[in-house]
Amino acid sequence: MVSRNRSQVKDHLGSKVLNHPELRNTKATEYMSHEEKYRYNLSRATAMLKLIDEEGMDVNEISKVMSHTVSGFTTPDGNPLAVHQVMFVPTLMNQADDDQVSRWLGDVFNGTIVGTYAQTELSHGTFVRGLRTTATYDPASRTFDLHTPDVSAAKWWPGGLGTTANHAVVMAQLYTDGQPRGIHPFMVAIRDRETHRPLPGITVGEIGPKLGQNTLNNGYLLFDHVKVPRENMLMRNARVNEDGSYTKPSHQKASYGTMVFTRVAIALDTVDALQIAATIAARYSIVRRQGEPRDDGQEPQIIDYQTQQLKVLPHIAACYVLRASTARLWEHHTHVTSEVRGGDTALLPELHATACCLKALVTQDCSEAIEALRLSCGGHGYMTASRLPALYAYATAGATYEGENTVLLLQTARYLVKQAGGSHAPPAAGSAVTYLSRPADDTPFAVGSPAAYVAAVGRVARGRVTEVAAALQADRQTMPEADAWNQSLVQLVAAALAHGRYFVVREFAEVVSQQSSSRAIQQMLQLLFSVYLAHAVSRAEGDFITYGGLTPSDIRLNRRHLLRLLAELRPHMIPLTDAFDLPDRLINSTLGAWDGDVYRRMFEQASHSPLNTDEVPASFHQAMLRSKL
Ligand SMILES: CCCCCCCC/C=C\CCC/C=C/C(=O)SCCNC(=O)CCNC(=O)[C@H](O)C(C)(C)COP(=O)(O)OP(=O)(O)OC[C@H]1O[C@@H](n2cnc3c(N)ncnc32)[C@H](O)[C@@H]1OP(=O)(O)O
Ligand SMILES: Cc1cc2nc3c(=O)[nH]c(=O)nc-3n(C[C@H](O)[C@H](O)[C@H](O)COP(=O)(O)OP(=O)(O)OC[C@H]3O[C@@H](n4cnc5c(N)ncnc54)[C@H](O)[C@@H]3O)c2cc1C
Repeated sequence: MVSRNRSQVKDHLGSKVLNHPELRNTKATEYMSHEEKYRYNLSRATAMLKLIDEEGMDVNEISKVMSHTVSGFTTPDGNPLAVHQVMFVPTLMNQADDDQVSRWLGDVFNGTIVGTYAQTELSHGTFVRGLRTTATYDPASRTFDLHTPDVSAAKWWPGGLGTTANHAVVMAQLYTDGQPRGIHPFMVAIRDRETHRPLPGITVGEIGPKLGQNTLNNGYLLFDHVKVPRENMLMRNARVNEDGSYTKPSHQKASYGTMVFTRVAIALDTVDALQIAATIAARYSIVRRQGEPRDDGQEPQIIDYQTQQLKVLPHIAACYVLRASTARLWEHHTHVTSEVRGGDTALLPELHATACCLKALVTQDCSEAIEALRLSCGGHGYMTASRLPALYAYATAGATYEGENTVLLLQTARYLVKQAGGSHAPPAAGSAVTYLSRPADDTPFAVGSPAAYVAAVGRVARGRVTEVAAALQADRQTMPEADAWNQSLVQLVAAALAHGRYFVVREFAEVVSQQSSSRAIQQMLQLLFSVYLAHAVSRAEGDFITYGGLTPSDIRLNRRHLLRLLAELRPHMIPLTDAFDLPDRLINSTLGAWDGDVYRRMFEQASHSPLNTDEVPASFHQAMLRSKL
């Protein structure tokens, strides 16, 4: 396939998927059993994998087209092959050495090997160094002994592990030469390739129902002294030689690379879910009329209530702003990864800090926004058929997996306070933290000036970071490091979020300034940016007074300004969401179809309820009449 940009790839694959003989016909899955849902989603995930293979896409393109826009259609209840595609394959590509890649990748691509990424254990997810699965090297047999010391060390959560995968990249504590060497990745066969039965020494199964994404097929896995050949430790970074001697990786956290990639992918992808939710809420808010009739005799469209505009419109602006910054992060990740492969790890610390912060900011903002959009649809937004509950379940999972958000923000904060205190290597050219070592931008605040807002967002970030860095430094003089750190946790998280917000708005300011194709588009981007900025100030007024240089009068002016901007944006709401270019079948919502025929669709979906099949369901006689007796 020729190289295409993200949106072209999405469109291309989107139409292929919608017309694919095995994918085009969908079934409602709400009334299926857990097992039926899994079978339905798995067979569609497999068809999708074949399609990707036929298209000859490389790993980068595959992950781009794994977007929620497409995968929400192919696998509405969660893709049991997602972790195979998004984590297992990239881990092999980036952490296996060339020999290992050539040994395994053929079987991965012909579908013989289906894998997962098995890191989290029942008792440890966040604190990766605390994982307790061991891999002990024996030079005599040239094998590793993989072992789960007790049930609390069982792997728990990996996607596709339940009943789908036959291999896993297992993150385990390496022991060699009698020394602990930290967490390393191992390629482990867990099921027979032919029979799919668990291999000797392996206990594996599915963990049970969740808030959503129930066919991600999350599983558990225990090892009882399972022997794995030496060649199965992924050896691009660290190595264990035949005699058991150990070669360190070029970067201490090189084996965490898959997590960085997946955080970047999740940040990018959660915006897709927000776009779908925003489109549904926008369309419904036009169709829905309720309230005292106006002069024209019609009840008002709910979008004309100021409160409704506040519930819906800022999130449309957020779609545009967050899409730009996450796409930029994606490009930056590609660049840094190629540098790291070439042996230069200088940019890794900041990439890690930025990926942590954006993954957390985007998943938090998007899940809050999707919940607000669901509420904006009143009772009907609570129905599964609106799709809003599933979109929320998807976005909020992103706040936990691939690093719980608070924990990730603390990683960013750690980097920021080091930068503010000068105890880290100075930032490279183009770094996102140079503002910390420069005087604050003193552009005076003025309602209506995006540049003045961006400067204020920067002052908040700078103020938050420098203040908490100083508090931490002072506490360090009087108490142990861990206590000093704990004393500042809440402020550290706030500082990292403020930094993330500054990153996001600077990226979008650049997008707006570089847009030159049309004056109308430039004006629309400016309006969206103004809405985003005014809304950001209204969400954190205290911060903007404390650190941003705004006065209480500026705050009052901003509140009025935001409402005026919303009224200005309102007529453009539908074109702005139509521009996401989401076909009805990909949106899959009774409330969000393009023609606005909401009420007919709601009745139509109710007709699928099995309780409506008979006028009087058998359960009435079985449960209710009997209980009367
Ligand atoms: C567009 C494509 C569509 C994609 C669709 C996506 C959706 C797919 C659907 C489902 C998939 C879901 C799959 C979910 C998978 C998972 O959840 S896998 C498990 C993920 N687990 C975690 O993320 C655990 C979080 N914890 C950690 O990462 C770490 O424990 C830690 C919090 C970072 C701490 O690590 P550790 O204790 O080892 O760290 P310290 O020894 O304290 O050292 C800290 C120093 O190390 C630096 N560091 C840490 N991590 C990295 C890194 N990754 N890269 C570079 N550097 C790193 C850190 O900055 C410190 O440096 P310093 O000492 O100089 O300050
Ligand atoms: C849907 C889903 C899919 C998943 N898929 C996979 C997968 O494919 N592979 C895999 O290996 N794992 C997977 N996971 C596991 C996931 O990565 C972990 O659940 C996640 O990293 C959070 O870790 P935890 O569960 O240990 O949370 P905990 O760390 O126990 O979090 C609980 C609370 O403790 C707080 N906390 C913990 N440590 C600190 C700290 N140092 N400072 C301050 N607060 C702290 C957190 O902020 C949080 O409020 C998945 C999880 C989910 C929900």
